[in-house]
Amino acid sequence: MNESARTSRTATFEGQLARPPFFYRQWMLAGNPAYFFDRLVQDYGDFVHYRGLFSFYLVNHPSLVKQVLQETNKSFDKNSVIYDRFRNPFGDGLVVAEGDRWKRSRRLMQPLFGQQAIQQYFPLMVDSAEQMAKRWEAACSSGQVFDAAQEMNHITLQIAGRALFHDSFDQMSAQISEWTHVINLYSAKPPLPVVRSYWFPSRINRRLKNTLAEFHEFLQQMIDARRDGDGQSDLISRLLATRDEETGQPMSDQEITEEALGMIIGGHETSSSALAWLWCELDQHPEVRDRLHAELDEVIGSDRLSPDHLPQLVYTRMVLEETLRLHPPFWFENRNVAADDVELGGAALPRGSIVAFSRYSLHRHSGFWQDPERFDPERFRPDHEENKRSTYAFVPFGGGPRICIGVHLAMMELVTVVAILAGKYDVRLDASHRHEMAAHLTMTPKYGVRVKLEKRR
Ligand code: HEM
Repeated sequence: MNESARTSRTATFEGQLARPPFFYRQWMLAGNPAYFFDRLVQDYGDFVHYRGLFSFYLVNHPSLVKQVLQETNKSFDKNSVIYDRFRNPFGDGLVVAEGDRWKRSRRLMQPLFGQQAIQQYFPLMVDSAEQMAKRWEAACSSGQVFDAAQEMNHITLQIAGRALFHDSFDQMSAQISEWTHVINLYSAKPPLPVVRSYWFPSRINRRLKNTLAEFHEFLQQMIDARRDGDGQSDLISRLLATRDEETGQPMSDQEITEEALGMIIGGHETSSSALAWLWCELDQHPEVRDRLHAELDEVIGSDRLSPDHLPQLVYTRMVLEETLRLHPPFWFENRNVAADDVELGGAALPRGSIVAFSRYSLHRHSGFWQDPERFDPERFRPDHEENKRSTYAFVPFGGGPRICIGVHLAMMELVTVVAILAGKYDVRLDASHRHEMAAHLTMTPKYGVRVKLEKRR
């Protein structure tokens, strides 16, 4: 590692705010926005004031990202035009909530996502992954080519759905899958003026309104059934049972509905995209794949995956972290400047402006990652030099007070699914696979992940 890269790791931002010409490469935004933001930081550095159809301050230095994330709820908030759009499907749920509502929801929900509390979801994760492994047997023996991205979407929706709605998910899975699809479609569209306003009678607005009416009705039925003591134990029943330690109040039905919607959307597309990329990377890096397989064989062998295995799957976790570095599912972040003249990187940002960063670019910053384009899980070995870098150089789950509430749940899910599927199968890209990335709400392989299977054990 060269000395300048080492120094810049711990450094605070010392550059200056750059101002590209108005509308600089605006056209790129209509193509792949992650490449557009990457181009901006390549051309103008780690702090850019972009002025075009949308104007924003782009930050790409860990110390600036750290300040924005840590000062969220103070100097920065989520009252941006981009987050406003998410308020249509998610109401005032945790993902978009502000002020007292956010504080209360986070306080009430945090205990449900602690390391201990999430253990109860492990059996359903194992069950879903084993079901998938069994289903894959036919494709394996016939040599059938299929889309692993679609399969990952299926399994992560099933896991989130079963965690939230227990058995009721299985009866309603096709419907829930359609509802989540529409909400994702809506959320992925950029917030253009007028045509994207919620009152505008566009097709997607109508579809979203119908979907939300049906989804809310389903959620109300779930809440009523759990309240009537139907004996099902799931996230809905746990949300119903929570009491605010400050006021003793339970959550209202509307709060539970909004949180359930946020969790099913926030919790499945993200994990599904990480898993889809993982299969691509494993195919491209046989030495990593072999080591992963060796670890799974050594730690689990022919046993059934148990919670005791998880902490031993160190390399599996490193491979997942490296996947989340190069392919961060929620690749884009933004905040509204919530106070007058907030100081950031030596500039005074006016109230109401937008600060954004792209995890795609941050996670590939050459000052913080050596040979950043290379897929190398070794970076995440606990004693590795790169682990001394700023932790805000790697933020797939965010940071500060609004860090992802599902981070432990998500990591347990990812490790479990990989351990079971890669334990049984060698998942190989088919020649028809096309390597391209799409960056909408999440970052996904544009044409899916076309794979064939070989049996391992
Ligand atoms: C690989 C999987 C996941 C990734 C990459 C991911 C990523 C993120 C990120 C980056 C944020 C922070 C956004 C910000 O700074 O504003 C976030 C917040 C959140 N995530 Fe996740 N997430 C994942 C899985 C999950 C799961 C499984 C759940 C389900 C419980 C979940 C629920 C949430 C919620 C409710 C928030 C809002 C937290 C708050 O504002 O207080 N996520 N997630």
